[in-house]
Amino acid sequence: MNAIVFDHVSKDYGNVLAVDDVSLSIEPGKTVALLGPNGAGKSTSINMLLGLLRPSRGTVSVFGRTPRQAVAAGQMGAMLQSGQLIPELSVKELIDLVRNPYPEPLDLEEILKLADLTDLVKRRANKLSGGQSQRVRFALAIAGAPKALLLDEPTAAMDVESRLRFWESMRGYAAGGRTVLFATHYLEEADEHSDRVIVIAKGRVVADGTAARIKADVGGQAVRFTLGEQPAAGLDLLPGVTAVEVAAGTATLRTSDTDATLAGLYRGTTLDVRDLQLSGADLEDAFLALTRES
Ligand SMILES: Nc1ncnc2c1ncn2[C@@H]1O[C@H](COP(=O)(O)OP(=O)(O)OP(=O)(O)O)[C@@H](O)[C@H]1O
Repeated sequence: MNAIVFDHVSKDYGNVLAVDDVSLSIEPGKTVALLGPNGAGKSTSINMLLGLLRPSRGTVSVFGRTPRQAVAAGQMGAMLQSGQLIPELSVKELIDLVRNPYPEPLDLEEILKLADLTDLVKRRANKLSGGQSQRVRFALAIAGAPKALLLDEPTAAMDVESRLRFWESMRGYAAGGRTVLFATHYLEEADEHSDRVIVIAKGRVVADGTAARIKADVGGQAVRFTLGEQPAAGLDLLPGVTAVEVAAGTATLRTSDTDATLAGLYRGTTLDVRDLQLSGADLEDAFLALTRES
């Protein structure tokens, strides 16, 4: 059985279509990045998965149940963008408060170890740094030993060191065969920390696969040269070319077949091609191409 299923799910807020007919399924044990620019529909999707929002159309299920049933059964934990810690409580008190109602919570020691909080058990929440607070929020999300963990931009506002520690914690938790879905607009995070990347833009899935696959499919290679005042018309018709951008007198051709594109450029046009550069597209290129096209 799949851990998470979206079946033709849409969500509108008045006349804003935040999620537009999304269908996808996620197998248990996978770590999946939900990657998209601001306003893509990531938080809305996560909130529907938690049963905090109802889809306008379609159905969301978690381990074959409704999200609310899955949450009630302790199968899901979440770290959302908002949510204050109770300032007067210590780290241990906070974790106990969340952990105790669960029938089979994680051991306190294990939570502290996974969230890298062992040295901070007695520290009050109002004395924690931003990165430490995020680690406590992570500890609270895993306290009930959920089979699926949802993280909405978990490393927002963390410095580089905190991010590294955070992702180590996440991997530690995922290693137990758990399913993790995290929303991010950091491409490197999606690339480095997930088995699968689902790119969404304007509420629709625009790519779905491993980061390597997405780079290969969308990015291809880029051929760049100085075009100057010469006309760009027809560049998009060259063999292999998937997209053309012209900015400040420089033409960038995205291509799935560099050899064919170069042959076409030199033999099939009369352009004076200068400063030619070839580059492999990176995930950033792929992401920009995908989200722009949508
Ligand atoms: N309560 C709401 N009322 C009206 N529109 C909303 C509401 N919540 C979200 N939206 C809109 O729905 C769209 C999707 O928003 P959502 O927060 O899901 O995106 P996101 O991908 O999580 O963005 P970000 O990366 O900025 O957090 C946006 O256009 C947003 O303005």
